[in-house]
Amino acid sequence: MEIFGTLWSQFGSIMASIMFVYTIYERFFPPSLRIYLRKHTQIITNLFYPYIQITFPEFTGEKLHRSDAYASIQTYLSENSSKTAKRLKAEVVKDSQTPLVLSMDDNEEITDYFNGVKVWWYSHHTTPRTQSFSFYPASDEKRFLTVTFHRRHRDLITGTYIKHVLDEGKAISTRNRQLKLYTNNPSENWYGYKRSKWSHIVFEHPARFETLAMDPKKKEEIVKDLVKFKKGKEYYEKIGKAWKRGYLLYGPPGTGKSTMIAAMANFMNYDIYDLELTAVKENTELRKLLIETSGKSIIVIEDIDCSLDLTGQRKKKKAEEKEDEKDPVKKAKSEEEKGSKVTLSGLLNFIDGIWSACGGERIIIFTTNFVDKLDPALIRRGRMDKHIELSYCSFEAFRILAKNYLDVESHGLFPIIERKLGETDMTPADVAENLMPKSVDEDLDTCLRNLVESLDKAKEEAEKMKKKKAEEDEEAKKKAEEEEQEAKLKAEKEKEKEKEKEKEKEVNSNGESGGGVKENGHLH
Ligand SMILES: Nc1ncnc2c1ncn2[C@@H]1O[C@H](COP(=O)(O)OP(=O)(O)OP(=O)(O)O)[C@@H](O)[C@H]1O
Ligand SMILES: [Mg+2]
Repeated sequence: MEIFGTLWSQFGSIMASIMFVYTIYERFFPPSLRIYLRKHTQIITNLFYPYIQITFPEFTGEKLHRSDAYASIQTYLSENSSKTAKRLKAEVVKDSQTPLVLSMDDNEEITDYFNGVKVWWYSHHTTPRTQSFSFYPASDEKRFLTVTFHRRHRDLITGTYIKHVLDEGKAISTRNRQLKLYTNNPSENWYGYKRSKWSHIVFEHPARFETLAMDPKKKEEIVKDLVKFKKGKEYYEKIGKAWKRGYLLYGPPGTGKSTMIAAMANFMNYDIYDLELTAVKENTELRKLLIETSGKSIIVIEDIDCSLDLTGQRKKKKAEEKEDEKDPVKKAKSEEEKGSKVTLSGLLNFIDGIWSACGGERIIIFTTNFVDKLDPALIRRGRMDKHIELSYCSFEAFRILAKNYLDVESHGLFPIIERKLGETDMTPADVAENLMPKSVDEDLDTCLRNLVESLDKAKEEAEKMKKKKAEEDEEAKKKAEEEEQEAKLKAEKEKEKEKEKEKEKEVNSNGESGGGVKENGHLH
């Protein structure tokens, strides 16, 4: 006990001396002298300090872009740190293969070994000096990961180890990757505590290319195109093109456009950024959103024809605007539309401007029900590299749906269904709905018969509609002819009237001149 007491009092006096020296140093040495001293003591320390440090910041380029290297190292360390670090940060990830993800906490150090060489990783952050007190983390807090190693291993660490860490980190995140579905936040929420341009949820959609009902040849072509894109890093570099590809998916509602996007994301193992253009106020916001998307992602703009003033839809006539004023829902909608000033050129820049090349490995998809309404500039090849039409259900597509829904590859009713599908337009969504058993009693035969009935009904409906349309057209034609006839008669009558007026004028003027003579005659 006595020894402890002595040690404690010695420790106390050492600390007091350090404090004393420090106070003298701070108070009596001018800043310029302090900088000079620090510089020279650092040189001396460096002479004897045999370690090298490399620091990786979380954000690069003035906080524009989250560093991929930082993310990869963090993933790599997360795998190792849970075994060695004493303080860990835990994140519960729902429905993941590893629901509890552990990573090293701030100001924590862990060691790692590579080819028998020891390195130390340290995670730290800097907080800006602010006067104000806040419960929330400062928005410009900067995080770093630093690796320290002996200078004799410099070549090994900088040449091989760092690359190993980055590759391994990438591989781990690909293995554990949970696809995410992002949507853009309104710009009012971009700053402050919840500063984030995108919100996300875990993307879990069961759609796969195998279950997608469409022409098998077309499907194979799309899959090949995607594979070529995925493996195309060197190719794109060689031809000097940004590593991205645009797809335009078009077709009637319920033909599988959104389903195909989900299948693509699952196939490519890419995140989806579902961009809601009406929530984007202007072109600069669009650019900021683009910068915050990561590589290996699909950026989707659904129903592009309704999202923007690209088809002239936004240019509402005055009368229409007045009409909107009365309806509060319409009024709010039109106010919202007025709020967004994203232009066609802004969108074109978004797709293939200089900024779009940052990051790489991105797919951009537009969907529309009305391809003819779109501005040709927007969908020209090179911008939307591949135009994919999703159409009404063919027999081949039906076979896939039958396999998915009923696990059947052939049946006596198939030839009838084939014939009827050839005669009637029915979307895969409607076919699928018919194939789904409505109750536990419905067996395969009933489901297929339901479809046959629906096809018959759809055909009847289509014929009725056709007849109705023909009648309407006929009526419209008749009306137009009658109107034309009426207009002609009116024009002729007007002409007659004009002629009569002319005549009257002539008679009057003749009468007037005759009267003058008479008058003159009478006068003379
Ligand atoms: N080609 C298809 N293959 C498999 N299922 C399909 C297909 N097309 C539609 N479906 C089914 O119909 C539903 C609706 O399809 P989806 O949402 O993909 O249509 P869409 O073309 O995006 O329609 P919209 O133009 O209205 O957005 C899906 O949930 C899916 O079950
Ligand atoms: Mg859709």
